[in-house]
Amino acid sequence: MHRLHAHSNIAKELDKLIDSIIASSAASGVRIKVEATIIHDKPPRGRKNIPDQVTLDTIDVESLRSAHTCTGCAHVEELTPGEEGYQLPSPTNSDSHSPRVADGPEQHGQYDVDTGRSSGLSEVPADDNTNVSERLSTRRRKTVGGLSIPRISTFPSSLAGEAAPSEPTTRQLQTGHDHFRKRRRLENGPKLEQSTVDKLIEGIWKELHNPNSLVLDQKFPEILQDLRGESGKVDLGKPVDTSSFDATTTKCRQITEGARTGRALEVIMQAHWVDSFDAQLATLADSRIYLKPSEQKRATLAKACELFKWTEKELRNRMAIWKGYRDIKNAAGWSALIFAGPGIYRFCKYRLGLDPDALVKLRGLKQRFEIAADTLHLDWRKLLPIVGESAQLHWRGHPHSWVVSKRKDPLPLAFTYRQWDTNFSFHHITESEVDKQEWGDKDPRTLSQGPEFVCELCSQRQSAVAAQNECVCFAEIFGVNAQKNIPVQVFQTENGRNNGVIACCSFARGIAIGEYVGFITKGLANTDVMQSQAGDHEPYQIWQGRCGNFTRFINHSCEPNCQFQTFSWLGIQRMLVISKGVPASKELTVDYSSRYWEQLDKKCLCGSARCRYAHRSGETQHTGNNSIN
Ligand SMILES: C[S@@+](CC[C@H](N)C(=O)[O-])C[C@H]1O[C@@H](n2cnc3c(N)ncnc32)[C@H](O)[C@@H]1O
Repeated sequence: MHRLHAHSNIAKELDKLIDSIIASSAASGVRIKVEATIIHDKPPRGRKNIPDQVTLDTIDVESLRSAHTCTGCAHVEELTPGEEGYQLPSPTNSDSHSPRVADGPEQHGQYDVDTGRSSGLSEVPADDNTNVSERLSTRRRKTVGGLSIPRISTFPSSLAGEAAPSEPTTRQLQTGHDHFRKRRRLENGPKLEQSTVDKLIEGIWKELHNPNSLVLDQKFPEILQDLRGESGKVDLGKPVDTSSFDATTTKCRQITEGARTGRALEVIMQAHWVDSFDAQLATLADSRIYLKPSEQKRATLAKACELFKWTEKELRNRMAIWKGYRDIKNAAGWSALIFAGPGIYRFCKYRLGLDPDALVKLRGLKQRFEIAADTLHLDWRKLLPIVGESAQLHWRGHPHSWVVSKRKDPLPLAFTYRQWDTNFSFHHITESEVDKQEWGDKDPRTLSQGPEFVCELCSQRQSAVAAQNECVCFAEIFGVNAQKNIPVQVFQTENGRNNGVIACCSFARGIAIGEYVGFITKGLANTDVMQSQAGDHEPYQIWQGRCGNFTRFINHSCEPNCQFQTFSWLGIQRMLVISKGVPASKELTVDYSSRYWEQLDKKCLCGSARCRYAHRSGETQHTGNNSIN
């Protein structure tokens, strides 16, 4: 589909150019040379036969003057490779082979969970009322020497009748580029600079969502045993064998993981020591009342210097940093310290932005950090007994079984639906499940049976085996380097939309945030489903009422910061949520499409100044009817 759109866009631009030349009466003797330049993001591999620049054709505008008015000669058959006029496949967008969304300004219609306000309102909304088939049906023109546009034969029949939906209704979320207006890139637009505390917070979220950030089964004792040798003493004459690359890599990993956990222990211990120092001063104040506070402090410092074997200056310098750790711990909890990573040292050394506002911000994140830590790192609290805290987990289950909010304690997910469905349950899955009753053993998303799979975007080979996979499109969610834990949380909105999804970290434009997974079925009505179709196969629905992932909770905005897009991975069509540029702490939103809203008698509460459905008289409350009962 991407190729077809690229072709049709080029043809449209070319047509416009030809029209304007003819209209200006300048056609005489004017010819248009059509060239393509291949731009490589990376040094090209295995494309020796493809030149960097190709002249596609030369169009004699004069000869088009008469053809222009002749509608009867508008159709030619699709050309095959080798035939005259056949063109090289187009890349998916003008400057890259990577699967990026349409260019344009960033940060539209974003709901800030901290302020509870929507922001960023400068673009006209996508014209979803335009009949999709009209927009896609770029007819192939018989132009003398012009570009040939492949006929769009795989146009989904479910979309073709979009203008007149049949009963019973299904609120269908729509996918693909076609529903989103192409946007211009903001070359010199304002850039959002994160404050230092925001950088610290983003670092904590990243480490919390990194499955390897805390490894307690360290191999330190064995490594030390290696160094000690058999005699139990350091054996200087017998170096450890480092000749094997694999063994060295494993040892390096073990030491790196161990050191990371050691650093986490170091930071919590140092924060705890500051508390202990203050407690000691308080004890002295009670027991040695004859000493002035400054003398009590000096005595305590002297005692500490003796035990640490440091000078007072060294100790005071370190204490200044450790106090920062303690303040962060008091505001955001132990998990913030354990998952802060190395940035926390610099942050506290220079006291970068740890002002009252920053502390308020950190305080608001304490429970959210702990939910992520408890549900993603079952071992993390095992570090806490060293500072006198319990190792018991507090928040159990899936990270998205908890709904966070600004003003209240986190709530169990089911609790937030109790007013509509007292038996609400949700099964968190990572892969879609096919409804066997409807589809038998067939997966309606299948585009290719394999065994070889070629990416539709980059034309490189896709494979589940890392060494054989050449496709890096959306590598953040497909393939061996896929991110396991996506840094998002389900949160309670404050304006009647019930739950939504908040980005803990920023998501760059074009990044896949997640796959829209659910129950692959068909024939559902009067409920929310994602309607799609693989090639010209039978359409299918993805239903997330009782099972799915966080994408189930993404709300609609008329100026969304994400969009749906299909992508084929290993021959199966997937539905992705792609970022249009989402800053940390903003709500993720998509445009559900006009068709969806036409089926729903309800006000849109997206808060955008360009909202298409804000002025309806329909119900404003969340109905919770996005499930089958
Ligand atoms: C896929 S769910 C999204 C998650 C939902 N808010 C929840 O708590 O389950 C879609 C439903 O959310 C609500 N919703 C989403 N976006 C909305 C918006 N912009 N205005 C009003 N309601 C919205 C509607 O009730 C809609 O049927």
